[in-house]
Amino acid sequence: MTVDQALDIPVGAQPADVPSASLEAEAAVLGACLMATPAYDPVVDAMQVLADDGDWYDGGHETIWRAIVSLHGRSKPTGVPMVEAELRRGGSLARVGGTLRLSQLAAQACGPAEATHYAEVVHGYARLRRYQATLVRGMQMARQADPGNVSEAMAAHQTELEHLAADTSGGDDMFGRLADHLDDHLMGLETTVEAAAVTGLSDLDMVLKMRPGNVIVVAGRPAMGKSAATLGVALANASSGRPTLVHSLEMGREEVTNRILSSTARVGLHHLMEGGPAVTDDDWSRIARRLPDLKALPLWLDYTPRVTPGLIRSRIKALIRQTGRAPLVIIDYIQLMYTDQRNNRQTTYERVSEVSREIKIIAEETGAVIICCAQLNRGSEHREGKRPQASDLRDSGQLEQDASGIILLHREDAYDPESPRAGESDLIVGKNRNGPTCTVTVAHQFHYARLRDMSPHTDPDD
Ligand SMILES: Nc1ncnc2c1ncn2[C@@H]1O[C@H](COP(=O)(O)OP(=O)(O)OP(=O)(O)O)[C@@H](O)[C@H]1O
Repeated sequence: MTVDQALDIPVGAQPADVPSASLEAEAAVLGACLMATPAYDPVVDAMQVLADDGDWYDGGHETIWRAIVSLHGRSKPTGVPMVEAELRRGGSLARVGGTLRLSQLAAQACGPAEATHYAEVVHGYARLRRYQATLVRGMQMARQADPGNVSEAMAAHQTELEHLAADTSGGDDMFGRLADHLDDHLMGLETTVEAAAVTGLSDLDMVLKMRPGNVIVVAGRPAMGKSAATLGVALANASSGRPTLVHSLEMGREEVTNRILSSTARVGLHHLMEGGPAVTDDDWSRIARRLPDLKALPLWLDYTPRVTPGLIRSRIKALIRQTGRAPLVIIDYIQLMYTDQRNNRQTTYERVSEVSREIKIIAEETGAVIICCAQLNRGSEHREGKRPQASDLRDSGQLEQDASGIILLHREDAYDPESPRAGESDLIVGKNRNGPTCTVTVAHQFHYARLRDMSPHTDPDD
């Protein structure tokens, strides 16, 4: 059985009539690079398409390509004599077939205008082989999957497929001259940019303009109000008609639903948690008044206990298919997430860092805004005034780096119930890529599981 050198998968496992490489196309591209002239340089064209390592089926071709790229990077010519000398220096000339092989490749060169086309053929086959390898791995995962958690195996496989599908090499519009996009950009400036998500807290919405692809971290010491704050954001955002998804890793369905009812209908949370006669007639009629609006909300809740980036990606994609819009996603809280690949040897720091990087990639890929709750370490408690800072983020400095915005929750009455500022919560905007850093003060009403603007509300029922 032969083995694909780039991917280490058994080629013999594929039907014989399905080619998994074109050695002719590989030779045509390399040959063109070996015949480059000062007037036409196919190396640049080929490099646009073949940015990935491992696109070459033939290992010798890969080695020759690396020598060409290395010479090109040093502004040296890439003709046969130079490439031969480069390979000899690296001790790999004999392994690729010697000078004779380089001359044969030069003789197979495609025309100058065809280098991009043949490079695309080489890259296309490489993608096809990666796709085949992913399916083989998917089958292995399916065989070993835990029947109690098939969704997890599916999400991991789906993540691999989506990484593969999001091919960023080649002639897409990720690369280009400033002038190519300037006119479109200026036309775009004539339209007011609508925030991708809203918090419902008016002063905060003024400073924190959430854009598609942003990751916002809402952090605080335990019981500061992270869940109350972010569930409030979810309700406000969904009430504005924007699809919203909450991953609640800490609270179950009952508690989250009670908090939603309490906060929207202004019914004491302790009444709902107790149930039975504790829920008064007045509570029931308040809930009944809010019910039609609540039922109409584009709000999805996920209580899956083992949440991974792969699961979040697949939920976002499903909501985009269903609603046509990238949702706001809330994760309560990030330190409880797992990575897609089970790795028991990973430290908490490594796990949270990896999850943070993945979340940022998912937000950018899908255009979703992702708000992550995060726990802070005890750093602030040794500080005068006990005010938290972004550097208190527990378990990962990566979170601080990846976030476009960081909101730190602080309230004086958590430390001093007699404080003159009892009932107030400070939302310290400690990092803000799209606006200023500042502190927004709101009122907390934890008996209704919510935060509110300090200014009076016009709705008498509110
Ligand atoms: N029924 C209730 N009545 C009044 N206050 C409550 C009630 N239930 C919870 N609280 C308070 O609400 C505050 C905020 O709780 P919340 O769960 O939003 O905080 P958190 O920062 O997410 O906490 P954690 O990090 O522990 O999950 C806490 O101080 C909690 O004691």
